[in-house]
Amino acid sequence: MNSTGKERPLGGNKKYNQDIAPMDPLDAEKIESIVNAKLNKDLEQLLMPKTISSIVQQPLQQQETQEHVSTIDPDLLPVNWPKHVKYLLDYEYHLSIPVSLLDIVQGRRRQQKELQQIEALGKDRKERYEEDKNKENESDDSNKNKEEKEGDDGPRSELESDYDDIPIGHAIPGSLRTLSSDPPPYEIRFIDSPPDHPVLGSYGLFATKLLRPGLHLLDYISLVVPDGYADPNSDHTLYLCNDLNLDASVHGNHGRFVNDFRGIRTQEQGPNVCWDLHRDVITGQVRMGCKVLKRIQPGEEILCTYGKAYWKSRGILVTGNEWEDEWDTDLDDQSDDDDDAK
Ligand SMILES: C[S@@+](CC[C@H](N)C(=O)[O-])C[C@H]1O[C@@H](n2cnc3c(N)ncnc32)[C@H](O)[C@@H]1O
Repeated sequence: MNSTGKERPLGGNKKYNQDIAPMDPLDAEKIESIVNAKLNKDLEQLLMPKTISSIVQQPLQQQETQEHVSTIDPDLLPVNWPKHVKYLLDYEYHLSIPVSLLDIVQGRRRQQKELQQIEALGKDRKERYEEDKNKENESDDSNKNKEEKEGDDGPRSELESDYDDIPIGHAIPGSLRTLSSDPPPYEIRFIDSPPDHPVLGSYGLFATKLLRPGLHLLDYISLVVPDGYADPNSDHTLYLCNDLNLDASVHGNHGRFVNDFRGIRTQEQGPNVCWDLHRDVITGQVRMGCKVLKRIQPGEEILCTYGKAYWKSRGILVTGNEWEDEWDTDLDDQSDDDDDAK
C-alpha cells in the first residue's frame, strides 16, 4: 500500500526506507518532491504531448544518442543476457528514448517468442529448453548476416506501425558501474535447479563475489512510467514515488532479475537485499538502489521482497509480516577481513 491507499506492485521497502537514511540524507518528502519535479517536468515536456513516433523523429536526439551508443564498448556489456532483454544506457533521460524504441519493439517480439518457447517446454523443461537453445544458436549463426542488415524484425518501416503499442515512459539513468571494465559482483543465471526452486525455468541474479551488508549493489534501470501508462501485466514494475513506477519488463538492467525470497529463503531468513531510494553521489540523480542486507556468499541467489501486495494482486496470499526487523540485523557487519581476499 502507499500513502494514497492504492495497492502497489513490487515497491521500495518502505519500512527499510524509514529506518535507514538514504546515502545523501534527504528526508523522504524532499526526495519525492525532487523526483517529481524532475520527472514530471520531463514527462510533460518530452512524452505527454507527443506521440512516440514524433519523439523518434527528433533528429537532435537521435544524433546525440548515436554518439553515446558509439562510446559503449560492446565487450563491456554482460555476455549472459537473455536475448529478450536489452540494457539501458547511462545518459540523460531523453537521450535514451530513441535507442529504447527500436529495442522495445524487437525486444517484445523476442520476449514473446521466448515465453512461448518456455511455455511449450512442459515437463522436461530443462532438456527441451537446452535443445531449443542449441538449435537457436545454430540458426543464429546462419541468420546473423541477414539480421545485421535488417534487424530481427525486418526493415524499420515495418516497425513503425507498432509504435502505438509501446508503453509511454522514459529511461531513468542507471549506473555506469555496471558498464565499467570490472565485472560486476553478480550475474544473471538461468535457474535449472534445485527442482523445487519456485522460479525454475526462469532467470535470477546470483552473487559472484562475497557481498557485504550495506553494499549498494546496483540501481534499478527501467522506463519511468506514470500510473495510467503502466502495463498491468508487467512482472517487472517497481513503485518509484507518487504516480510513477519503474517498469523494466522489456528494458532494464540486472535489477529486473532479482527474484522474491519466498520459497527460496525462510521468512526468518528474509530477503538478502532491499530496494531503497538514494541520491547518486556522482551524478546527484535520485535512483532506486539495491542494497545488501545480509552477507551473500558467491554463488548465492540475490533475493528481495516484492511485498504482499505484489503477490495478492496475483491471487497469492503470503504469510508473515511485510517487513521484519531481523531482516536487516547484519547491517553493521563489517568484520572478517579475510573475506576481502575472495
Ligand atoms: C521481477 S521478475 C524476476 C525475474 C524473472 N525470474 C525473470 O526471469 O525475468 C518477477 C517474476 O519472477 C517470478 N518470481 C520471482 N520470485 C518468485 C518466487 N519467489 N516465487 C515464484 N515466482 C517468482 C514471478 O513470475 C514474478 O512475477
